[in-house]
Amino acid sequence: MTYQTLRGLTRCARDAGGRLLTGLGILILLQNLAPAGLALATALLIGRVQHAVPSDLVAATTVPLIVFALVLGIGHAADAALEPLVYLGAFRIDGAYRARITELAATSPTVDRLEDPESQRLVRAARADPVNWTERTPGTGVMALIHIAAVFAGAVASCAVLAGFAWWLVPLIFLPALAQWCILARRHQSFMHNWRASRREMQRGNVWERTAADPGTSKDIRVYGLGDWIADSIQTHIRTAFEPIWAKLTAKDEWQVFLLVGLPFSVALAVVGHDAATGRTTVAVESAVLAAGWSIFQSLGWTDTTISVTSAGECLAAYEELRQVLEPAAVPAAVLAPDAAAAAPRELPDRVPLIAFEGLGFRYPGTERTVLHSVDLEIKPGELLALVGLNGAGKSTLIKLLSMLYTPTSGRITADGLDIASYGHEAWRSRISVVFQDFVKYELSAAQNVLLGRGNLAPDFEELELAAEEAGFGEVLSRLPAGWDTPLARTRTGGVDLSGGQWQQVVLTRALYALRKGAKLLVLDEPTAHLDVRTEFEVFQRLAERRGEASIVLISHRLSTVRYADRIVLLDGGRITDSGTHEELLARGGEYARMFAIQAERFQAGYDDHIEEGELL
Ligand SMILES: Nc1ncnc2c1ncn2[C@@H]1O[C@H](COP(=O)(O)OP(=O)(O)OP(=O)(O)O)[C@@H](O)[C@H]1O
Repeated sequence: MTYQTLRGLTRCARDAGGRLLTGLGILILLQNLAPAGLALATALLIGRVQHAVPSDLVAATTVPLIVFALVLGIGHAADAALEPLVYLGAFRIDGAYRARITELAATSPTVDRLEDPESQRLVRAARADPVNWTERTPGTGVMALIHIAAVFAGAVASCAVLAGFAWWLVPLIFLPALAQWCILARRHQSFMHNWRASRREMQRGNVWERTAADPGTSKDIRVYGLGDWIADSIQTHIRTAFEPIWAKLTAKDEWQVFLLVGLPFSVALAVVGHDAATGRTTVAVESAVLAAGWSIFQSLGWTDTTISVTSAGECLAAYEELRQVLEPAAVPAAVLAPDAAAAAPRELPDRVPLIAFEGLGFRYPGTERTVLHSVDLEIKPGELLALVGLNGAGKSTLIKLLSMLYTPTSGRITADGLDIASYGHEAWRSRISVVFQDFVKYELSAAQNVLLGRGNLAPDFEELELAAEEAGFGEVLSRLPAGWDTPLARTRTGGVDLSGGQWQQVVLTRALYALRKGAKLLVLDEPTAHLDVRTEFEVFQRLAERRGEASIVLISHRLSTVRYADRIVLLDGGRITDSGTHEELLARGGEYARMFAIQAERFQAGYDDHIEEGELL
């Protein structure tokens, strides 16, 4: 239990709320003071029984009995009230903690750090989502910490009872009990460590267990006679996993603890028993001393609270590391915008900007390969620019850099002459609308899926309808059972599953809605790959009508669709190898002309969706 863990858990504890924490503290304290109280109540009762004359027994024992019942009742009542409060406290703390993790992961300005394997490991370690018994959440850790504090307070109260008889009983009982607690805590830590080290073997065994019981694999297992081999594999993995754990469990350890508890308690028993037998003390005092002594051993005995504190501490340590990696403040301004360091964010003019890639070079973090090589390109205000190229040419990477999801390795992207980083991530992104190739299908209603395109603004249902019409989504919409309110996931009540093409129409609507609500740059990465050729063509035509209000960057593999772009840029191996209008590129007879000829041949041979040739080619 380190200082960092204690500090982290104390901070988390605030999320439970002051009143709940106070209530919890009082109840756990009462629960742990009950043994000392019972020891005293027992002594009082025995004392009265010993000295009372038989005819007076009831009157003499009434008060001690009431005291005894009260202490017992308070202990039980505290027990009963604690369970829901502990649950509530842990729930509040974990809820607030998970919200912090989500915010951290979702708001880090760029994605490169989040994609890093080390960050992903930290996210897994910090997310407070236990997958086995060794993992605990901060909420459980805080509750365990309160419990430990109360246990020691209870032990101190019992020590006071012991000291009432003889001061030397306190070190005689308390110190071995404390040693026992430390030994057990250390043993738990090492057990937890061994368990975690064996986890990979256990997981392998689990994979085979699932394979054996899976109807999907049952045919193979029977046809190839794999049953015995799978059973042997499971046994081997489980044995390999558990042998190091069993090897550490020795009888010697148990004897150590037994002697640590048994010897001092026997000495105390002998001394107090002898004094009671020789009349130097009473049986009442003897029973109080023994009950208090035993309660100390019991309360400092087996408990997994130390595991909870340590494991929650690991979780918080991972969160702290993650925070230092992902928090915006952790990313030096000079890295985000070399020429904008130390400058306040600039005001972004409300017009369609001239965007320029200036000697833009990029290598994904943690990789050696350069994906973009000194790319120079301008996107004029209101231009419809098409980016084409083979798979892996770097088209999507260019878009990710334009969206400020990564920081260029060299060069920069400017808007009206200024590095886009100098406007700040939020301001820049509020002016662009991007449809990524691997867009997200949110399990929300159709309307919410579109309105997310400008989630920071109040919903504008008029523009929503117009955007849907423009994206060709109107027909699909009219067939949705609850129209705009239909959830786009069958898992939700009344929800539906859309086809790949229909989903593309949803995200296109989202992008066009953003455009209507003030975006000045529309970026579409393969937005129509799942649409049939005719629908794609129609969407493209409508987009083309919008040029002027915003600049549009379109990535598509279908060259017949992009031929009407103002300019087509060919990217090959991270370099711009050609650019011009469709006619210019065809006239040059280069790579573009060759690609176009191949696609035209496919149309003519009828391999692709059928459409009147003259319309597209
Ligand atoms: N997150 C990533 N980490 C490392 N390398 C990546 C990552 N994303 C893409 N790459 C690599 O960068 C190169 C360019 O990829 P990119 O997605 O930009 O190509 P593209 O032209 O859009 O291809 P496609 O037409 O298939 O979509 C590829 O070699 C790819 O493997």
